[in-house]
Amino acid sequence: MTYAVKEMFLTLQGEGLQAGRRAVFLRFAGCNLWSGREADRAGAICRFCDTDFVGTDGENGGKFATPEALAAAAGLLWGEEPGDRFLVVTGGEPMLQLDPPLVEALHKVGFEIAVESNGTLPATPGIDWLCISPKAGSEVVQRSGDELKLVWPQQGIDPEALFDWDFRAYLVQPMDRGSEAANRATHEAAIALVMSDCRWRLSLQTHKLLGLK
Ligand SMILES: C[S@@+](CC[C@H](N)C(=O)[O-])C[C@H]1O[C@@H](n2cnc3c(N)ncnc32)[C@H](O)[C@@H]1O
Ligand SMILES: Nc1nc2[nH]cc(C(=O)O)c2c(=O)[nH]1
Ligand code: SF4
Ligand SMILES: [Mg+2]
Repeated sequence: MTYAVKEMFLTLQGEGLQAGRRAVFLRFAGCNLWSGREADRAGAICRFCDTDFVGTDGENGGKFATPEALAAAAGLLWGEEPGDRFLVVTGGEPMLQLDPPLVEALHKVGFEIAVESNGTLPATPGIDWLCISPKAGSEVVQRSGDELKLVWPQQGIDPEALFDWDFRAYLVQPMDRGSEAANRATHEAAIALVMSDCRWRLSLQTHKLLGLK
C-alpha cells in the first residue's frame, strides 16, 4: 500500500493524557467525515475540524511506497534523543491508512504508537495508546480504548451515554471556534461538564496556547 502523508513534524503532544510528551506527529491525508474543502464543510458530518489534511504538500509530507520507508522517515525526525520514541498518528482519519505492516515497521524502529481517531473504523491491532474522539452524526464502531476525547459542546451527543463504552479515561476538550470570544463559551461548557460529573477531566489544546504545531 502507498501511504499519503500530509505532514510529519516533531513537537509536543498537546492534548489528552499524554500531553507534554515529546512526539513525532504523522498526519495522514484524507478523512471519511469531511473532504477537507471549505466549500463542503457546512454539509459534512464533521464540521468543526481545525486541521488541513488535504494533499501531501505539508512539511515532510509525500507519498511513501512502503511501511519501512515511512517508519524510517519518522525515525529520522525523532533524531538521536535517547529516550523512548513516541509517535502520534493522526490526520485526517488515520485508520484509513494505518495497516498492520505499518504498525510493525513503526515498532521495529522503536516507536510507541499513539493514535487519534474518530472511531468510525475498527482500530488496527498493536496500537499502544488509542484515543477516540466521537463525532455527532457518525457511527462509532471502536468503543474501547485508552482515552475518549469529547470535543464539546456538540449537539447530538449525550455525554452520559459514552460511559457505556469502555475507556480508561474520559476527557472533554473545548471546541476551538477560532476566536477568543467564541472560545469563551466552549471553555465554560467544558468546565461545566467536568463540574457536573467528576468522571470527566479537562483536555486543553496546549500546543495552541504555546504557539506550537
Ligand atoms: C484533526 S483530528 C484527527 C484525528 C481524527 N480524525 C479525529 O477526529 O479524532 C485530531 C483531534 O482534534 C480534535 N479536534 C478537531 N477539531 C477541533 C476543534 N475545532 N476544537 C477542538 N478539538 C478539535 C479531534 O476531535 C481529534 O481529537
Ligand atoms: N501538538 C499537537 N498535539 C496534537 N494532539 C492531537 C493533535 C491532532 O491534530 O491530532 C495535535 C496537533 O495537531 N498538534
Ligand atoms: S473526523 Fe477528525 S480529521 Fe475528520 S474532519 Fe473531523 S476532526 Fe477533522
Ligand atoms: Mg491538531
